Amino acid sequence: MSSTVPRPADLRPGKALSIFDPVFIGIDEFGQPVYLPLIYRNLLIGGEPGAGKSGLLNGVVAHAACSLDCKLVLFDGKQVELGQWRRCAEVFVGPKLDQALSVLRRLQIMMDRRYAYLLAWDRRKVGRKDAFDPYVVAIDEIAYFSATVGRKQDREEFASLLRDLVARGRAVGIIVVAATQRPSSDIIPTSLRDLFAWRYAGRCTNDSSSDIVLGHGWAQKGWTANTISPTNPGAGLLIAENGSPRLVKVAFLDDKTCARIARYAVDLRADDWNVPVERPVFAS
Ligand SMILES: Nc1ncnc2c1ncn2[C@@H]1O[C@H](COP(=O)(O)OP(=O)(O)OP(=O)(O)O)[C@@H](O)[C@H]1O
Repeated sequence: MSSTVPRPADLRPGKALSIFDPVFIGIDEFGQPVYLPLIYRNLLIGGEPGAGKSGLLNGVVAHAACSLDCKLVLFDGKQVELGQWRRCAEVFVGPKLDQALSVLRRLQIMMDRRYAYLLAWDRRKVGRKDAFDPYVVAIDEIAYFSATVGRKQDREEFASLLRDLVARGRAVGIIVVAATQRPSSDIIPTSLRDLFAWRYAGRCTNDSSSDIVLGHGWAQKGWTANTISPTNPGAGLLIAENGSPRLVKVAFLDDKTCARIARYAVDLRADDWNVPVERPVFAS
């Protein structure tokens, strides 16, 4: 049932977050909070099924959903991993490669126009006070769109549009957060991996999968997500470009908590309190 009744002030949600602020993702091995500055950066999340990738993805999307200075675009072939956030998103792409391609093409056009704007004003990147908002583009299971469904040429187009967005989107406020349970070189070629400033490897089945996410040679130096216990989901190695891996335990948002945060974010984003939202009617 929906409500068109203006909310009493004390029932209105509190403050929003900002995508320009670092995102809390969990704790390190000393128990210290770990924050990721995501603006002007991208995040790659890899690991075997059940490693806890969705936990990290949901945490980042939750922050973005509660950030009124940012828009959300969600790709989820399974639909249920990011589905709870669909009401906060500009676009929610389910298991449809043609829709995924059309959304990526539109993002590419927007990116080009933003660059034209920056050039016209002799600027290098967008800032907090720009009229156009940053976008968080979250993809759960890159491989679904780039290697599993549809025609080969469409999958290739998906991979090439994604690469372009990851390569050029940063300065114009397009942040790509992409997860895969298939950290192999066909899904994450080195040329794509190296464009992600942040990379997180949850438990991997072998050293080479871990290296595909973190970067070549880390397993040999003793940093491999293969050593993470299968009974410790949410633990993984996080690396920033030019940095060293760091063990992190990701904060876990269960389904109920995600649903509550998503409802809160929908309320935050409803700029007109008379706009119907899917909430129970308040007693007047
Ligand atoms: N940070 C965490 N702390 C505690 N438990 C966790 C954490 N992350 C995940 N889990 C547990 O592990 C389960 C699997 O996690 P999750 O669905 O995030 O894995 P995944 O890597 O996304 O799997 P898939 O690739 O199959 O989607 C969760 O349902 C939860 O029970």
